[in-house]
Amino acid sequence: MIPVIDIAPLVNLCGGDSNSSKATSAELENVIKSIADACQKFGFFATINHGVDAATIKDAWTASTQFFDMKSSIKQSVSMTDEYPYGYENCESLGVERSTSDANNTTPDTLSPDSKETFSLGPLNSELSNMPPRKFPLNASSNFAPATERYYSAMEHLAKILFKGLAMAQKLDDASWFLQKGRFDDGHQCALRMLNYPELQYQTDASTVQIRAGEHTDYGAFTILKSGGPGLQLQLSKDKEWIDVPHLEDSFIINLGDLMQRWTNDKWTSTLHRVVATDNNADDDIIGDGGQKLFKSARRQSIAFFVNMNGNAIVMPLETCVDETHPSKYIPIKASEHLIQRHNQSMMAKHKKKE
Ligand SMILES: O=C(O)CCC(=O)C(=O)O
Ligand SMILES: [Fe+2]
Repeated sequence: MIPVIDIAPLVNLCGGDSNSSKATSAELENVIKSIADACQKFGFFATINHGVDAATIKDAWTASTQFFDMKSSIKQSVSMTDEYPYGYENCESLGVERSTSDANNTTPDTLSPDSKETFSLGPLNSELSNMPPRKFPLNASSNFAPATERYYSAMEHLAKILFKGLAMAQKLDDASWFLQKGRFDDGHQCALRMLNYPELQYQTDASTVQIRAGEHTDYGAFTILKSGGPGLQLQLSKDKEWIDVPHLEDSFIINLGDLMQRWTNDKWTSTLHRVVATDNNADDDIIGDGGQKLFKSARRQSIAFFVNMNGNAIVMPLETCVDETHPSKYIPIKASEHLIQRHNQSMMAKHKKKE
């Protein structure tokens, strides 16, 4: 079970809520130690008392629900393309991640549409980050752009706080180490992604699970995830078992990405994760002719914030993670180059799966 960390002392240190009392150094030390342990053991932790305003979360959540409920023509008015790597994407129409984890799966495809749709938003300062300017669908509700932009800013702020905690957990001399070396304030390439997994009916036996998002690792430094329900699972390579990530109201799940694994010379890992369908109400399951059950899984939403650095930042293994017994495993790489490499690798893996 991943740890749930109350990060209030870290938030206060970074100038958070002025009404709250200053954390003692012992409290802060405990938080940092918990973060270090979680990063080493799981690459995942949940945060509570993160300082993000509840209304900011609720407004973005509602805006996301309303957006995904709109007609396709509105959703598709700003679509993800090679030139614009944000906007709307209907993953089902791409025909990817349409599978169960069991290679011998006999579930008819028509009963198991492994579908998901997303809307992504890039950084506000497109020139500094060298990314295309933000676009919003013209006919979305009037609160969609402001609510999404406010949520993005809140995540940017939380990312900076977490980076300081991660630097302290790595025992780096300067708490701003990742922010400075990663040139975060010079134009980071963080991406917000709203996700919608429509209600699902599926037929399966006890040995197979219905996948809603295929197993993957995230590419960047780390991800701040607001999840709307159970279904997220992680796999620690050593035992190969899938472990449920608990769903807690008022928390954000933090998971490390591939860039952080590279930065820490594999001391911290970017953990494999996936989303599976959960049976929400066993009472309405229908038993089919062959004795198989027809399950129903409710709609699920989530909002992921992928924390990426400035594209020109050079990432090489930290001095604290390299010594005689742990020689450096990676050559220095530009953060943008790393993202391109990871994107291409995952595209190739998807093509192979389809063949
Ligand atoms: O929807 C979720 O809870 C997780 C999504 C995820 O892992 C991703 O988009 O990278
Ligand atoms: Fe992910």
